[in-house]
Amino acid sequence: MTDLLELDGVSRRFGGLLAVDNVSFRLKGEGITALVGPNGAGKTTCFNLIAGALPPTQGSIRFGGEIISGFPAEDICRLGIGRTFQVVRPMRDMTVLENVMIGAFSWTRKVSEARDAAREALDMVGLGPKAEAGISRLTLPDRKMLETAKALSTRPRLLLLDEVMAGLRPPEAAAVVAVLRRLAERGLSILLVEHVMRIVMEAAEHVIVLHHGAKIAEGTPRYIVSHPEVVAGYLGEAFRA
Ligand SMILES: Nc1ncnc2c1ncn2[C@@H]1O[C@H](COP(=O)(O)OP(=O)(O)OP(=O)(O)O)[C@@H](O)[C@H]1O
Repeated sequence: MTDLLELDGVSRRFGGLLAVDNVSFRLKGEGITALVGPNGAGKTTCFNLIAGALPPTQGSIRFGGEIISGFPAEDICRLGIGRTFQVVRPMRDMTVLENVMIGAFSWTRKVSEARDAAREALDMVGLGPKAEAGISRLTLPDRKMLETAKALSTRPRLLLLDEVMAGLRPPEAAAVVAVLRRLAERGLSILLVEHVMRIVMEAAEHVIVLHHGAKIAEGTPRYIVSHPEVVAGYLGEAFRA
């Protein structure tokens, strides 16, 4: 079967800095994969390359077997890759529902369709009861789920989540993990950037480790933590925090 996502020798240079260095990996059609590594390892840049915010300097990215590297971000979104951003920036003068409708306008011009899709996305992340609320009434976990709902309303087959659990307390993070597991069970493939190994162990079936832009290890969470040289030598405290 064709892999959903395939990176083949992907690099991205910023001047003299090789932020992503010859990275190759594949994602299947469903399940949760974690992309981990210390600050500056190239995780967000990898997301930007997959989502089309940046073109790779070298290498190819395929989605559903078709080359997408170099495509504009809107086209990649329309093909089925949704993403969240590390910095949460909702439109403050719009309701929760209206914020999520923005994502749906990537595939429809009909307000009624966008509204239905936004409601569905909000229900999936447990924010349905707050659909009509203003943004200022949302807690931090709510805001994280709002970003996830915005990405879901674009109707992705692959969802890229950049640190959606950062800053959350353990029970709040556990609730987010439960939401993500439900989404994966519905057939979504999720690639998430996450720093806390405890969350990675709970959430992901597969882990990809980046260090200085390069992939240094890949496997089940159990495999990754059972290799102390990976955890201690490359990831250090940032990974264990
Ligand atoms: N637009 C850019 N221009 C120049 N350098 C950049 C740019 N974006 C990222 N970098 C650099 O590329 C490297 C990788 O950054 P990136 O944000 O991808 O790492 P990260 O693993 O997501 O880190 P963090 O965990 O801190 O978010 C860093 O050294 C960063 O300073």
